[in-house]
Amino acid sequence: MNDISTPPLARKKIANGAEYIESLRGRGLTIWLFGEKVEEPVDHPIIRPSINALARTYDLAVEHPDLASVVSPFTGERVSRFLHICTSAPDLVAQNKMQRRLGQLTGTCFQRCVGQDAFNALYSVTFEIDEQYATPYHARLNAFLTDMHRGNYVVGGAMTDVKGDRGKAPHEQTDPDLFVRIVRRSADGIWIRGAKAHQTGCINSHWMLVMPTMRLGPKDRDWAVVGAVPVDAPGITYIYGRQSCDTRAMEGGSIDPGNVMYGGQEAMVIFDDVFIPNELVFMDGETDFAAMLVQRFTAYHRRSYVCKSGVGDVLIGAAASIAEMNGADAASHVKDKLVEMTHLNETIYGTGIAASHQGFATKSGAFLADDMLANVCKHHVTKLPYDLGRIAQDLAGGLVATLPSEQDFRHPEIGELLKKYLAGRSTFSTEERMRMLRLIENMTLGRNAVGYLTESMHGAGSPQAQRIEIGRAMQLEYKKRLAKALAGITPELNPEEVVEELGGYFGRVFKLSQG
Ligand SMILES: Cc1cc2nc3c(=O)[nH]c(=O)nc-3n(C[C@H](O)[C@H](O)[C@H](O)COP(=O)(O)OP(=O)(O)OC[C@H]3O[C@@H](n4cnc5c(N)ncnc54)[C@H](O)[C@@H]3O)c2cc1C
Repeated sequence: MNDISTPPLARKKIANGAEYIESLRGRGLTIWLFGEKVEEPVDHPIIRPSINALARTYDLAVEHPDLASVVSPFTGERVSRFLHICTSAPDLVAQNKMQRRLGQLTGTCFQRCVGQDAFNALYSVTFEIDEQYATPYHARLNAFLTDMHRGNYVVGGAMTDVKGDRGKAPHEQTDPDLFVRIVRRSADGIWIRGAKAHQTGCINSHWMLVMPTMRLGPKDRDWAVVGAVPVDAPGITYIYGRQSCDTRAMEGGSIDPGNVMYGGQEAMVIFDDVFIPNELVFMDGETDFAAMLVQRFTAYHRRSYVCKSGVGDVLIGAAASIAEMNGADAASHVKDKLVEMTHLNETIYGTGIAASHQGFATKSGAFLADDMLANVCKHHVTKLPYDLGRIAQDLAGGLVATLPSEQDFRHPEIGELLKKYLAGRSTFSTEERMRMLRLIENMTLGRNAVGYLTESMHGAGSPQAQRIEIGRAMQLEYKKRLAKALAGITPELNPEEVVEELGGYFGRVFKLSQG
């Protein structure tokens, strides 16, 4: 396949954060924010922190190549680990370690996991579609991946449709565009129409992988579409998502934003008859594989939420620091609350990393994370960051939500009054105390609460989606037999029967060798 990237995306491989930021310039995307078109997102004060967060993924790869990059099996050169297809459990684990580190370094969502997890899921699903239908998807995906590795590009994952009436399938909706669908086919390719909601880092990506959002039936054939689209493809409109306190980035100060350097990004993406050439189509009408794709994607993605334990490390540090600045750090309840925060945070990490350790090979050779443990990880994430945030706010005191503005703090008349009356422990300046309070506000009420709390709730599926998967995989009959044997209701378990039962989750639990 030819180099499929479109100008002005870098033809040369992106080597670091600065080159990545330059690669985003001058693309002429149609982006709306506050009812106006954004000329250059790279220079927009609200958008730039999200670009900085993503750029950090490139710089980490330079600083720690073993952690955040791999040698590409396609090009033989080092590329971002976010572009890597995992072929072992240690590969899956390494992704989690990189994600935790980036959470620590940015305190927010660095926006590359959806694409990473989409690639990995598609790798095995396209292999199995081809096996059943003799389609050419897997080879096309490999060619596309090779091209992404050549440029070391960012690829976003666009799965969530706007969905209209949640009780209806795509073909039953009053407006068929409420799920992205194929509206036209030709010998050369397809045209898609519809909208994807909440798209993380889409404007900061070079490419997007468009995928179905749920199980589909035979009548949903036109909605069973997977394809790769350059973010600057004609016909795409982005409508930027507002975040709580986002306009603080336009005030010019460095205290009130809380985290002046880094932020997340979500936008609605509207596809108005966007063309995808055949070589970039990886599913067209195979409705019976939509559920497999969603399930495999979520098995990767739900343990990617280990990133929140990295963000949690920052929040724990902020809670400990504000307690110190308030002069309360020696109290036993404060120490206990920090232990509680750590316990909650490591619970997220523990389940996520376990899902990766217990990964297994698919027919394609790609390793898939353990779906039970991935769902347990994500289900914890729908709750525990809220608890961490609650404790951080407890230790911060009410000022986390009532602090006067940076302008007042800098004001010649009242600034000194604020310095005097907002002083805490004398070893810290009032400004240091304000900064720490603003960081906690940022993570629990402000811009980065989007990534730390709401994304934790809904990203990769709302809580019920995990409960459904946990319910499917919990092997209740086997557990009942264990109980009945010990209660003396039935005889000891027949070892043969146990072996038979030990497929699925318990098969992986008791498997001693990898693979
Ligand atoms: C910050 C953030 C970042 C995200 N990033 C991405 C991204 O990069 N790419 C991407 O593809 N998606 C992304 N998502 C989307 C995410 O996957 C969805 O938010 C999630 O799947 C829930 O969908 P929804 O928001 O439409 O909520 P809804 O589906 O409307 O859910 C709302 C509630 O209704 C319930 N519900 C929904 N449908 C039914 C039903 N049929 N029957 C009964 N109850 C139902 C749910 O359980 C939930 O409690 C992101 C979301 C957020 C918040």
